[in-house]
Amino acid sequence: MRGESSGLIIGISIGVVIGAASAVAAFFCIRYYHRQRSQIGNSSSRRAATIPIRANGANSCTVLSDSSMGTESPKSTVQNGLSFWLRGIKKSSVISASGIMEYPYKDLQKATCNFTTLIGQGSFGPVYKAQMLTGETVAVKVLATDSKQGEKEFQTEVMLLGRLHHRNLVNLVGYCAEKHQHMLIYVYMSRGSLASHLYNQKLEPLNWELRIQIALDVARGLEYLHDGAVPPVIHRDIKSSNILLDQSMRARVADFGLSREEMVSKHVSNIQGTFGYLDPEYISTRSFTKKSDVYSYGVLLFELIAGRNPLQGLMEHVELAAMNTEGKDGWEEIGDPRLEGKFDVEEMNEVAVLAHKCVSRVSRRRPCMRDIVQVLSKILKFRHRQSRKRDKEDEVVILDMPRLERSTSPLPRHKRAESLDSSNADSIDV
Ligand SMILES: Nc1ncnc2c1ncn2[C@@H]1O[C@H](COP(=O)(O)OP(=O)(O)OP(=O)(O)O)[C@@H](O)[C@H]1O
Repeated sequence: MRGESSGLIIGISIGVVIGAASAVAAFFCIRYYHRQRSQIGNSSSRRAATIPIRANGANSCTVLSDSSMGTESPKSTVQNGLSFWLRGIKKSSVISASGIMEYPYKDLQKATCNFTTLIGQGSFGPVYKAQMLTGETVAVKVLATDSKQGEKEFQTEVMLLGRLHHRNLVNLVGYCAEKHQHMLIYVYMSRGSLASHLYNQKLEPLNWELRIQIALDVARGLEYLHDGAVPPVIHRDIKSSNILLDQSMRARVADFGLSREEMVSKHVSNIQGTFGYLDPEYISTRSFTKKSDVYSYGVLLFELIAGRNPLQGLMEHVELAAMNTEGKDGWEEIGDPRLEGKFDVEEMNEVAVLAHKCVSRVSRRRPCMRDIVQVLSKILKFRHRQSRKRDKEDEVVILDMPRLERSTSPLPRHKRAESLDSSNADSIDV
């Protein structure tokens, strides 16, 4: 009997121990499972965190030198961009390590109607308009197949480009590397290039204010590349055909950060860039600096002022004018005839003086993009302040109008009497 009861006690004890051990094991199993799940869930955000879309620790879209913001907030630019692309992800599309979407060749083939929707042809190859399944429109740049760039270099380039996001850059949103083809997919800029607006007589001429706004947009894009991107990016080919305009005529810099083989003349070896925009110091020293971009930007500013192409003697024209103006007043004589004299002479002189500094032969004397942004945003702010003041003055005149119109007002007689009475409140009986 004794033996029986001690056996029972031992049995119960073993049962309790096994039960407790299983409960503890089950608890840890459940915890482990939940942890794993949450880690899987977080992996996409961790991947997002590794996407180097940052600039000096700040959001990459941070406006660097002044606080004037457009309607598009920097944060929303990235987030909207990302969510827009995530919405468009087909099962077959892949987000690469850089956070840039990799598209299958056949999707792009379909979106470009078998590569028949040509927008233009650049030195890198043809550019097509593509209608994605999401309904969004993008531009697909097919890089020339004879490019010496290998697969690894292309991936590196995509990764580098994927880091650069700014509202004044034509941002890269995807790529394709299939069938020995390399393609880059960009935000579509519906109003085309600045060059077309300056030189295509079929398009309406750009007014003066729009030209300053475009100059500022471009300056901000370049300022980001020079001072915001880590590591900094030198564009190397700033020109009016590389400035693209969106639906609301805001400008963005295109073609940045692409590795370039020889792009200019067959006669000058190893020179990259476009004649007419090339920094003379770069030609003599063969070393390209941020200030070489500033030189090209100065030429672009003169293009906006004069509406003349650098390949059609723009800088000769500028040099002649510089002799007369002694670098100060009188620049209006080179003003674009398509402006029909509708510009503020003082503003044009300010912009031209700035442009003249940018094209200084000695790179040290050229301003940096940050200073340029500040000068232009000051001009634009002053302009807006003036036009608000004018609007207010106009409002006052309009408010005064009823008094002038009283005798001719179509109001019924008794109403007019009422309003006249109320103006003389002392005489009203309460
Ligand atoms: N994102 C885009 N949206 C709309 N049009 C574009 C876009 N990217 C390029 N284009 C158009 O495609 C054409 C070719 O552009 P691309 O940048 O390849 O060459 P380019 O700048 O004209 O010349 P280059 O390559 O010699 O600098 C241009 O007319 C340009 O306006």
